[in-house]
Amino acid sequence: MKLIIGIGGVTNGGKTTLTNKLMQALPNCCVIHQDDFFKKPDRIEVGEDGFRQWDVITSLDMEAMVNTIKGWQENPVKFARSHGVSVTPKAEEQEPDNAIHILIVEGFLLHNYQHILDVYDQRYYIAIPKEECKRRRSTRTYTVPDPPGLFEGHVWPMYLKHRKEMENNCNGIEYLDGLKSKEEIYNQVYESIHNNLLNRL
Ligand SMILES: Nc1ncnc2c1ncn2[C@@H]1O[C@H](COP(=O)(O)OP(=O)(O)O)[C@@H](O)[C@H]1O
Ligand SMILES: O=C(O)c1ccc[n+]([C@@H]2O[C@H](COP(=O)([O-])O)[C@@H](O)[C@H]2O)c1
Repeated sequence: MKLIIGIGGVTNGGKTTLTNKLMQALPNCCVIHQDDFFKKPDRIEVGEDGFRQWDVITSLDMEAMVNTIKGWQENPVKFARSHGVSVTPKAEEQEPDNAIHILIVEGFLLHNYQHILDVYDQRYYIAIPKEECKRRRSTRTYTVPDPPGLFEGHVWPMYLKHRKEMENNCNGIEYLDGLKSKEEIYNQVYESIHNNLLNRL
């Protein structure tokens, strides 16, 4: 059985933290990070506001991300091996449909890409308020560091726009309060994945 879990959410909401904890607990679990598909800085458009437009779907090579998901769907054991993920001996021996294989896809614009909304068996979205988001982001350094004013001028307005779009276009999302402790969020999601797996077995 193959299960694909989509963890979307605001920048610095806690997607990676949650994903890492789930990966340690779930069997045969691979991950795809949307951040790994950012285009090179010289291919990111500069807006009228003077900022490089990082926080839009066109800044990402979504075709490559979809192909990576397809690679996992075609052969999760091979995908796991080539990504350094250990697979249980039982899953190695059996056909992929007779063992549990899980893929977590995480990213800030996951539920805004219409072409693959159906690919996810379960969808989550983590949100935190603006001030906490700004505080957490100020402690973080990306491969391309934020220029002054990017958060107020680009990141947060784009978040509000995309969130509205997502709420209008995407159903079946379980919303997570990113202000809860890391442990509480993890427990909530682990339990919900566990229940989903039980229902499918
Ligand atoms: N539930 C939480 N409570 C407090 N801080 C958190 C929580 N989850 C994550 N963080 C912190 O917030 C920052 C961003 O977390 P991260 O998981 O990298 O976010 P994202 O992947 O959504 O950008 C990190 O410093 C992380 O330790
Ligand atoms: O990872 C990169 O190369 C990168 C380069 C420039 C910007 N980013 C920022 O990465 C943010 C999304 O990632 P995350 O982990 O904060 O959800 C988004 O808000 C972008 O502004 C990321």
